[in-house]
Amino acid sequence: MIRNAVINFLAENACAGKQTVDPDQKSDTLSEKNVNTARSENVSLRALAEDKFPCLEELADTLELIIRASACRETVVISGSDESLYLAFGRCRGLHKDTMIFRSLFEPQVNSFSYTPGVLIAADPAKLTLRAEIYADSDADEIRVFSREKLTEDSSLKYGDNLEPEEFFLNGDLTQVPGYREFARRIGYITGVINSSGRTLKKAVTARRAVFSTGGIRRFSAGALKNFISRLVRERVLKVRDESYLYLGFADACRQETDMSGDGKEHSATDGPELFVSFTPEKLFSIRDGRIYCDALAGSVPVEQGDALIRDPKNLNENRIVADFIDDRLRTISDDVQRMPVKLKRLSYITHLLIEISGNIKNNISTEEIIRLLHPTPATLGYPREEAVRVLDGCGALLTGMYAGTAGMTYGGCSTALVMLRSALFRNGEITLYGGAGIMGESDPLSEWKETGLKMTAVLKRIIPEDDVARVLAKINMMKSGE
Ligand SMILES: C=C(O[C@H]1C=CC=C(C(=O)O)[C@@H]1O)C(=O)O
Repeated sequence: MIRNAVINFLAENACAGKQTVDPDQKSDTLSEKNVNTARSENVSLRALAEDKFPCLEELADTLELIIRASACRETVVISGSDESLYLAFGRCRGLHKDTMIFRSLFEPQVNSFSYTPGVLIAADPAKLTLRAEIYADSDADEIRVFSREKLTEDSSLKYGDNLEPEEFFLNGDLTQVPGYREFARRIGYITGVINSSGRTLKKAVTARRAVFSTGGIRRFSAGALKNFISRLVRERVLKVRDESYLYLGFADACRQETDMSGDGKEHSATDGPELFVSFTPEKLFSIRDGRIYCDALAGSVPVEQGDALIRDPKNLNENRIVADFIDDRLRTISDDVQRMPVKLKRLSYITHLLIEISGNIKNNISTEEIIRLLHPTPATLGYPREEAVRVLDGCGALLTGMYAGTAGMTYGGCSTALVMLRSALFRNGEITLYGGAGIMGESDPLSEWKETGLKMTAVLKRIIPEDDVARVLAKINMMKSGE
């Protein structure tokens, strides 16, 4: 029943409201005029739900079908840790008031770009409501794929040449970038600067990558990546609650303008489609009812040492730097900032320190301005920002790309912006895992290597079957022999 309701709804709405915007418009920013052409409607599926679980199953099936059948160039999925799931199909565009993706990493100057969906679906498994918005823009053709036939035709689900992620981890080669020796040198350089008198640097965040490759001969197919996305979405819907947020950004081969990897190379059609996925525990902020809620998440230990973290001076200090930064910045837009006491955030694979900070928002401040104000925090760049950039750049540790950038959506007066940690990039015949860590004056290279390995392992566990994880774990956590 849900499937039919969704398919009918999409089929009806996908044909509506097209081509009302000048296709020659070159502006990076969608004007109010464009935004006003959007149609939106709500469909309540609650009435259809006799029993919650069969209903979720059907919702999961339907979303899976839609993702697979969609011929859109880009698909984005964002899920809150407890309540919401957003799916967007369309293509990258200028800033839009309802839907945004911002990228920037380790750059004080925030580069942002946004996402204009052909169809935005916000499916709230708890409330079982589904909302679709159709934006009439010059790419509206892409949403025609949501025809009844396409969504019901089984043949649209068949793909050849699937390259499953598991193959990479089991049969592929692993390259660690950098290897342990270079990683340790960078950390020595950073701690040297922090500990030298007369320098203002308190903290800098560095990261490493584990790149799995099958020799680059085969590329991912759009079908394989869509299968993978739909599996994750299905698991997400059925689980309802999760300790992490989920972000999935898929781009088909024809997109040229973005660089999800941060290697400075634009994505080209010959690279094939690409997918960036993040299972992040950190939100930059969420906004509800005119109030902003931020997480100062920093300071980490393995789960078994979790209790001691709350008394550990190095980690408390690391977390305080992030909280003070957010607190200061929020005071410029809020006159009632409230800061909670530090507490433990226990995840299944790691324990962090967390300080929650909230405040009302003065009028007339856009979500983009708030992102520019807060991102990147010292949890993903360092403090002070400019000096962190200089020092990271000075030792070759400055990374750019989607990892540790921010992505989010604003929707119906609420916004959520996530920090793209615990992430993986599927691109050009390779899967790259990212793991980062905040470096303080007392940081030790070996424990930072292990911490970043732990974070990458957590991503791995989300994307391949449990049985395979152990076989590749040893590779990722390899120390000096991993070079
Ligand atoms: C930079 C990352 O984590 C940040 C968030 C939480 C704890 C962190 C830490 O303890 O170093 C990092 O600041 C990452 O996961 O790649």
